[in-house]
Amino acid sequence: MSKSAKYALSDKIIDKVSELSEMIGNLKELSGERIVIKCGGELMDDENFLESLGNDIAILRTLGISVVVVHGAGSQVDRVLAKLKIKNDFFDGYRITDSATIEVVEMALTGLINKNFVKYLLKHEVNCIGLSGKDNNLITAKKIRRTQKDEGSNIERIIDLGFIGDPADINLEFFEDLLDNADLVPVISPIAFDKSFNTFSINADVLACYIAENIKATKVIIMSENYNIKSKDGIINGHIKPSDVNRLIENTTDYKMILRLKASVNALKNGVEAVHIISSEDKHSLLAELSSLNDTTSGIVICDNK
Ligand SMILES: Nc1ncnc2c1ncn2[C@@H]1O[C@H](COP(=O)(O)OP(=O)(O)O)[C@@H](O)[C@H]1O
Ligand SMILES: CC(=O)N[C@@H](CCC(=O)OP(=O)(O)O)C(=O)O
Repeated sequence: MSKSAKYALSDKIIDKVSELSEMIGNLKELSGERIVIKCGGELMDDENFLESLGNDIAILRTLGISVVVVHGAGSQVDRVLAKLKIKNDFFDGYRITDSATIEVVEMALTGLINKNFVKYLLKHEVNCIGLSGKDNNLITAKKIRRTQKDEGSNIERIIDLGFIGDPADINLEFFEDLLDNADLVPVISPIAFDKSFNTFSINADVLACYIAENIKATKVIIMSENYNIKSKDGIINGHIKPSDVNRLIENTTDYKMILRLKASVNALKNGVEAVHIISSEDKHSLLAELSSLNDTTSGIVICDNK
């Protein structure tokens, strides 16, 4: 029987449907798994990005993939501090955060950015909850201690970063409840109390990796405009083995990338299968990355088995 021109599907449609079917098949390999998505602060002002991400997360949820989001707010904090004429410096990729600065950081992260992110998930009918590490002791922070040796001297100086912490504890029971019983997408602002109820800010990449290790996530996806390693040997991207990361760290001066890489290697050591540091520029970049089964990447994939 020949194809009737009136009713047969065009080759273009058939090709599209075949591709869609293959992509859904690939994504379904993650069904029942958990992934942690970290979005940098710079993306939090970009409505097109948030719409596209909301849509992509909704699709992942319909395929039975559990999602946790951790977001930053670096550029929003920069803006508010500039408006308030509060000066601040960076050290080793961290913002030196005094008591006036931590108030701005918490307001931007937990007040503004967190709830705006929730809006874009709700618009795409994703059941979600916006929290900071403070809520129900989701995360407990511990002050970071840094020292520095001056050139030609063996004396170590203590560098006080202020209210900057590392994650030290997690309320895993509550996390499991949110994911498995309430079936929600937790959207987490990287602010937490320490044991004495002082407020601390945690680097969002570090927190995303810490959460992933603890909830036994398969992947961490770090979405950023900074998704290449600018090293002495040029610009590096593609697949990288964890054993090659130390050399790359030595060859770059981008402190935020160094923090990102160190946190990623740690996550892999603790059971996460792959960390993807990907471009946020193209529409649906999250789905594109996840549906290609680690074969192609818009940025960097750190994993052992490639
Ligand atoms: N020297 C520095 N060290 C660490 N962070 C910095 C430094 N200079 C600027 N920043 C912060 O880093 C942000 C950009 O970091 P980047 O890795 O590109 O993005 P993101 O973490 O948002 O994905 C800026 O908005 C600023 O808040
Ligand atoms: C501790 C620390 O670095 N806090 C960041 C905010 C959280 C974060 O990591 O935001 P980005 O991902 O947007 O950089 C800051 O003060 O800028």
